[in-house]
Amino acid sequence: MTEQQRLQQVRDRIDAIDGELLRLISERATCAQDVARIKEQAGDVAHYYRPEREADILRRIKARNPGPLDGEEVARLFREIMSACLALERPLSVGYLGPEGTFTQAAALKHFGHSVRTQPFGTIGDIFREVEAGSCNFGVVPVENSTEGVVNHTLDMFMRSPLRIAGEVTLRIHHHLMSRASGASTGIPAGLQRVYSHQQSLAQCRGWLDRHLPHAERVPVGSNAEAARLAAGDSDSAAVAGEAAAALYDLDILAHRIEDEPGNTTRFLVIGPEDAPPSGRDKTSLLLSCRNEAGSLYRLLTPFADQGISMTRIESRPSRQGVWDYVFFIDINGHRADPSVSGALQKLENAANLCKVLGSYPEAVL
Ligand SMILES: O=C(O)C(=O)C[C@]1(C(=O)O)C=C[C@@H](O)C=C1
Repeated sequence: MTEQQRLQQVRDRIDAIDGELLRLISERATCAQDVARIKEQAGDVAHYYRPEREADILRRIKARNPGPLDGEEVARLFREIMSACLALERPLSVGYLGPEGTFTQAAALKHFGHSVRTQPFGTIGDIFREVEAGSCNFGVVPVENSTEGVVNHTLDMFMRSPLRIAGEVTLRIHHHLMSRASGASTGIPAGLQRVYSHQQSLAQCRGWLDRHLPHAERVPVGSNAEAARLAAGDSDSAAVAGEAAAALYDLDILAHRIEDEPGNTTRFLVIGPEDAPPSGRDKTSLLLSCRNEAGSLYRLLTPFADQGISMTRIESRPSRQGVWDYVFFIDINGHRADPSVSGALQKLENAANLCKVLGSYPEAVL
């Protein structure tokens, strides 16, 4: 057999497999329509989106993956299939910190897949308000970065918002230096006067900028996408932003992955009217406050230690209600419906001034 004939043989096989995949995906989509009808008949129209079920499916796919494709890769494919199936049941709208091309949009699409409708908003406060008003089903907001720490505005919003946390997304953040497309070969032009970016991104690339662009002015703006938009209008300027922003504003990437920390990761939260039922591997976020007296934080944390619950994060913020009053944002492993977690929460009621469960939700799968 010639090389050409062998190639044709494998391609015929691929065509047959694609036909089979198409039939199976269509059959799956028909099942999703059946699920939607059952939910409608049960009057359960608020629950087309089931985060715990999605997490369970994606975990199973990763665990069963025979290769050669990587587990993350296969899960991403199934993420998109489920996203399309859900859109058949009911298209979801998801608010994010805009404009288009931000890392928050990338996080929203990573979590929900590309069949949701993403809606940009100007501030974190606007996202909370729009989801509270019901004009978006869910919102995605940044909460912490591995290099720069916590996003205080998001934590502060939880103090007064009735919204719950329904999920988390982690995103590896790669920053690139970009400027107006010149068509010329890459390299950093000597005459660059300004670098626009979000405050946090400038901080995450501080070392690189000190070394390579010590004389360029660093101009903090509202978002990385806004930085890219500004750089697109001015050939003396560059932006530090992600790949999506470069594509959106037709910018050339002059230097790739300029973040100082190679493991730079941002964690985002999915906010909505409800949290999620148990998925088997969950986290719970709490807002706690205690009296300002000796041993009160110790007493606050004792119920978790007693129940053998591990804490994955603790942040303190001024409560804004008294000069020395602080609130604590705490993440623990487990779901509020787990006996150990609900036992700890009951004990906390006595120890804490305030104990608000912000939500239980599946640990990020992708
Ligand atoms: O199982 C459900 O409740 C469905 O709606 C089906 C399905 C899926 O495609 O598997 C779709 C959307 C939900 O978020 C979870 C799962």
